[in-house]
Amino acid sequence: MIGYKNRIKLVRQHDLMDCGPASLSMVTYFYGNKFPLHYLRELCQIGKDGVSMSGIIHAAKKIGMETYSTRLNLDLLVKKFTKPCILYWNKNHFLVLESISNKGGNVNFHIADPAHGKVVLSEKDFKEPWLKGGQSGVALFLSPTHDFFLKKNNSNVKNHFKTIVNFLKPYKKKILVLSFLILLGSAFSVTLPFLTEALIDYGVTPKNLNYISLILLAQLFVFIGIMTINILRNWFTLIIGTKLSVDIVYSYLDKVLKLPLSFFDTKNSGDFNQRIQDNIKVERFLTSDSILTVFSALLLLVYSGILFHYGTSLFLTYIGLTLVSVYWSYYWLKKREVIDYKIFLARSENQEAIYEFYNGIREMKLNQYESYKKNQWVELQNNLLQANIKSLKIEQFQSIGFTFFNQLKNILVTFLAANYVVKDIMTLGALLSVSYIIGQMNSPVHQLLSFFRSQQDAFLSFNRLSEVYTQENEEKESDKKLDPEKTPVDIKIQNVNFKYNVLSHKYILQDIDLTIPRGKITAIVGHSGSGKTTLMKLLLKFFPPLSGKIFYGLDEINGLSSQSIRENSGIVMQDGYIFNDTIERNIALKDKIVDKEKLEKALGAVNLLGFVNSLALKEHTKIGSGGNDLSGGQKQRILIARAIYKNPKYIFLDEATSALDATNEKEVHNNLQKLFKDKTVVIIAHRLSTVQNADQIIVLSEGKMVEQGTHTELIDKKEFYYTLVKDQLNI
Ligand SMILES: Nc1ncnc2c1ncn2[C@@H]1O[C@H](COP(=O)(O)OP(=O)(O)OP(=O)(O)O)[C@@H](O)[C@H]1O
Repeated sequence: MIGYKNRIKLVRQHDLMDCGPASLSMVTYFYGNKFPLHYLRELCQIGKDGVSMSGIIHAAKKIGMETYSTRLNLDLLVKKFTKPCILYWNKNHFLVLESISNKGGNVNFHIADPAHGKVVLSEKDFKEPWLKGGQSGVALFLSPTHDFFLKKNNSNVKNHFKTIVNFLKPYKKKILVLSFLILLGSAFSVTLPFLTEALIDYGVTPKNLNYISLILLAQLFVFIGIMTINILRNWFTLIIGTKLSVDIVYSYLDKVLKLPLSFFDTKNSGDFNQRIQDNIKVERFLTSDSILTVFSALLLLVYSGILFHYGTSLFLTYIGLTLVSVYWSYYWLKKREVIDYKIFLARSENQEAIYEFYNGIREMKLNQYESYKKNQWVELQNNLLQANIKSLKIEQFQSIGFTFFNQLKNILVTFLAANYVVKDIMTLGALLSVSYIIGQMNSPVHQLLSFFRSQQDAFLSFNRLSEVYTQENEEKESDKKLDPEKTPVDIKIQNVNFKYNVLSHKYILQDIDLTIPRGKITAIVGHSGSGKTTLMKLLLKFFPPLSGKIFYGLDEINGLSSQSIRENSGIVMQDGYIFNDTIERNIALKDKIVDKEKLEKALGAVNLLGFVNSLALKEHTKIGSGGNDLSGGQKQRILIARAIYKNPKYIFLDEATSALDATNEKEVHNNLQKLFKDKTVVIIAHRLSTVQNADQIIVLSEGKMVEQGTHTELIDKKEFYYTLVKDQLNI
């Protein structure tokens, strides 16, 4: 059996959704069988809103842990606490309570927060986010069973550092030149203290003007040399950095575009943005940060060597006091972590408040909610100010101490060197050389310090990226393409069951069994939330069914290329997107040269030709990102025109004409009926006018197929369909 580690190793969350699996990962480490984040996040069933407590419990059970989740008050938590547990924090986050300490009656809570690191909070600071104004908070206690220790995490995530370093390969030569320049630059810099020494000892002291001129000329050349090298070095760093950044982000975008659509169901745009930033951080780490650090480390080494050459005591004093100042900084930085954490919480509340101002401004004004919200915001600012003041105090302590030790170091080293001069052990030139060196050593020390701090960030970024790179592509090489000769074919759905979250008790689709005949129109109707869109998404291979099968002809959808299904389909989803481009580009999309005849036909079919021709730039008019310059109905018609222009074999329309007025909808549908000829069409709609001409109508209710037939058959039956549309029948 593996022994307990008896401490929590911090596992940082990779994005906003990861706090649950990261917390669980920390607890597994404590018990000595570490399950990494990417493995646990899959078991946790993360949705777009992050992970739920039941998701963490599910994952914990899967890896052989016993769980006990409960609501309890603070006293009980302190009494019950023996081993790390997971807390529900701020009603939107999970973290680990590592230990509780009691010093002279002051209870302190040691938490490991996957978003911010380890912090120690006083009872007051702990209570607020955990209890959130209530009497009790939620805690999940976990303990390992025998199975836990036998389980191996079968995560296939490799360390992708190598992959990223591979990006450097094409720039090998440039990097070599850069390294040479760095070396040369260091060599030039090293000559300066010696030149200073020579200037004083062999020029100024013996009053030798020729020698002084010669040394100063040499210094001038060295400066010019250093300047030239710096210019070249910056050029090379910029070129390598920019090219590398393009390569890395391009490869990332390429990978993202290959991922299954279900991947994006658990990610929001913030995460995507974060990962682009991550790419840039990794690139910076690989280029400018590392290059500057190599340069600094080299200089530091050489300067330390020279200092050692001038006197061991000088060297030891310098190193000793540098270590003291670094330790001082580190101590205060640790102290600042708690305050930084509070600032972070206050800032995120502040951000939420601003966000709500922006989004809810209409409702606020309509319901006279302004002054309440304004006061709430002022209170938040006060909290932020208090935290900022505390942070500033600590920062000042840190910087005063650091500067003090630094100056003390300079004074002491100069004193020792001056002492050597007085005792004739050292020349005056050497003294000046020493003060030059200690002046020059400050910035490399800073660079090294900041490098070690940024390195942690870069590795976190890097792990986040690895997670994307290790995801399987949506398209497999073995996937079969739909045969254009035999397309369209019947689509058969056999006993399909589906739920988005396997932990949920409720099925979104249950025992669906039906055939969508080729060349015919199938309408899917049902109350809102009955699973219509989900069924369409399954047909388009957004998600695999949980059980049951879907066939295109004789081919099961699992073995079919999703790309080829979508290539052969004209699809209008409820949340179809309009690109920030011209009308024609939004309709023709991937066609480089727009087929004007097809474009006109598509615009005509959706009743937009008149509108487009009335615009000054006609089809070349830009329609703004998200179609902001269009009405809801116009946007929908552009999306339908896009599907028509494609002239596909299959057409899938999900509430595609819901925003159109009755007249327009009727006309568009009449036009579509002609275009639907010989195509396999699936339409989801609420309006009777849209579905009554369908060859078959499928009625869904709470995920089950409850009726199937034509409009007349179903009306005659007077059951589900009839109830659904009777208000529109005027009977
Ligand atoms: N990405 C998702 N993750 C989790 N649950 C989802 C997701 N998308 C939809 N659901 C849930 O699945 C159920 C069916 O949704 P679906 O969109 O398929 O219904 P619908 O019949 O198309 O509704 P509407 O007519 O309102 O568009 C709903 O309860 C919804 O909350």
